[in-house]
Amino acid sequence: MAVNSYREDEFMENTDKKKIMRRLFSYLLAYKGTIIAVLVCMGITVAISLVNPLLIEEAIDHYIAQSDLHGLIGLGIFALVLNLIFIVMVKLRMYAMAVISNKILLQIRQDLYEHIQTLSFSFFDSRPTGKILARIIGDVNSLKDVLVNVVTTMVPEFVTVVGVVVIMLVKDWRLALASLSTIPLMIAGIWFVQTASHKRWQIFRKKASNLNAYVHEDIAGMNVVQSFAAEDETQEIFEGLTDEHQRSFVDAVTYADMFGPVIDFCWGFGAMMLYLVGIRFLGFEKVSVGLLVAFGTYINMFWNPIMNLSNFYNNLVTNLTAAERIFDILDTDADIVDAKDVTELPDIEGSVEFSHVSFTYDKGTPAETKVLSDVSFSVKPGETIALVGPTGAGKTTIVNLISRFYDIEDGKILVDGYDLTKVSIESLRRQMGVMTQDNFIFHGTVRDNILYGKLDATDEEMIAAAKAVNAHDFIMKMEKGYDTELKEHGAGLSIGQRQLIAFARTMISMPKILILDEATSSIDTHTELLVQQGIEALLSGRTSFVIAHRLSTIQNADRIFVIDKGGILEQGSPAELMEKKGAYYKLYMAQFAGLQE
Ligand SMILES: Nc1ncnc2c1ncn2[C@@H]1O[C@H](COP(=O)(O)OP(=O)(O)OP(=O)(O)O)[C@@H](O)[C@H]1O
Repeated sequence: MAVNSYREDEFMENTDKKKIMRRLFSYLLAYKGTIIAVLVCMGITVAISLVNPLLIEEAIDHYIAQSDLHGLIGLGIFALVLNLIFIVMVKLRMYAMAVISNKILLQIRQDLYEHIQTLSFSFFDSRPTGKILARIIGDVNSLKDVLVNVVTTMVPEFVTVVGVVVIMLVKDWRLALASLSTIPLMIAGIWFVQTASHKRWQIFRKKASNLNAYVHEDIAGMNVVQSFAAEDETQEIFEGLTDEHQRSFVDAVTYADMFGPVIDFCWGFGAMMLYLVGIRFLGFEKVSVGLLVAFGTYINMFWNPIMNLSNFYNNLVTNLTAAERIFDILDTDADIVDAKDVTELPDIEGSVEFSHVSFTYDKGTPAETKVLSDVSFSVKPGETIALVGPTGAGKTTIVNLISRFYDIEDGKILVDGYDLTKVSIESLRRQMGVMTQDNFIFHGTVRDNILYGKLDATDEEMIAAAKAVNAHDFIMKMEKGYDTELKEHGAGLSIGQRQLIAFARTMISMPKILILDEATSSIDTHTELLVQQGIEALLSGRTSFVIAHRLSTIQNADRIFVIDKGGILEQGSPAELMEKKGAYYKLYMAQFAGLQE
């Protein structure tokens, strides 16, 4: 069951913000050299901007006053060169930071993608695709400014603040303390604002994620929406979600915008304290006007960077929630992993054994409601087993367990005598072919789609596989044959054609064990025949489990398992089961004769 739908906010553990920041900024360490170069560029630009007023002063007081045109031109050229250097340094710094931040975003996105690929079915069962996309795309993007600003704002502004404080203390510690007396107030104010706004930004990101999940689901299911004329209902849900999204944004911004006023207040109050202490308590005889004026300038030099730092901090708090959501996924352990002492499953013959297997999707479910309860069976290499039974009986669950997409609660599953938990997942799945009902077609050519089954296959192998499953002829009739571009989900292909391409993809991988969840949709008789022959080609010579919805397709099966009530109700060859006149016979009669005995 989906724990998170677009209707529910994602659950997130409380995180340690400092840890998140350290982890995020540790990505910058890989670019230490470039960052030092960026800081040098910034140092040069700051120095040039400090020199500029001096040059103007020199030009006016010295060269213009003495009508020294040559000197003035020389100074002008010097100023021009300096400012050209300034422009180059700024451009270099921006370019370097853009490159670094993009590389880091790419790295984080790759880490996320790689990790998500290792996660088990239960992870994907528990959250809508749109929410996963929101983290890989939206959340990662919002880290860009934070990464850039930590270098271009935090480091230099912090250095400036420390420098100014040192100068102020050296000049006059009493005036310095008076000027900076509002710092505790500022820290308290910022702590309050950031705590409140961080919580609200978290809510905002969850609402954005819900909206994303809904839009993704709605677009994917647009044909259902339109065929049931449900546009008004979906529009209403969409508007509800955008409304929540917008309200959560306004709420978060309301708090975030309090950063500025807090600093402004402390700035103004600090200046007042300076003049109060300087003029009233120390008196003119102890403090010169020049020192007081200089402190007035220092106060600005102190609070300006503090304002920039607080803007950076505000930006950090806003986007820290994005980093939290990214690390939350990176820290999600895959449920299905190789144990430490696993061995490689050697080339198998294809026998499969279930020994007292019990399984449930929600751990801790009582025995009587388990999806599978104490199931045992044994399948010989090359056998074709058809699984039939009412909907929700557990047919798909059984085949998913053979591929170890979920771990069982009790019992053992053995392939060629090897316990599945004792062999590497990769060596098991490499020897299995799984064909689900949707026959997923990727955007790309027919060739790309078939070679997905074996990336290094030759053209001859590809054509042989396509011929074996009856796909070659229809592919050759397509505009560019194997190089024809297919659209996402195989739009533009018939269901039968999609199946045939998926068959070829499985055929080329030459699996020892084949799982075929037979599509229920009906296809035209000609394609149906091709598909039937394709299935037969696929099944021959390998152990196969076919989830059959149309009983006509499994008359050649070696054995049929009727699955119901958490186990195998009856099993035997099609003829034996018909003779037995049990559950299978009833299903068969219901499907073919519309009769139920
Ligand atoms: N990912 C899942 N999370 C939780 N419960 C699930 C999940 N998949 C299936 N179930 C439940 O497990 C039971 C068995 O489902 P399963 O898909 O194996 O049935 P099935 O026999 O293949 O049905 P159908 O013929 O309709 O495909 C059902 O009650 C179903 O609701």
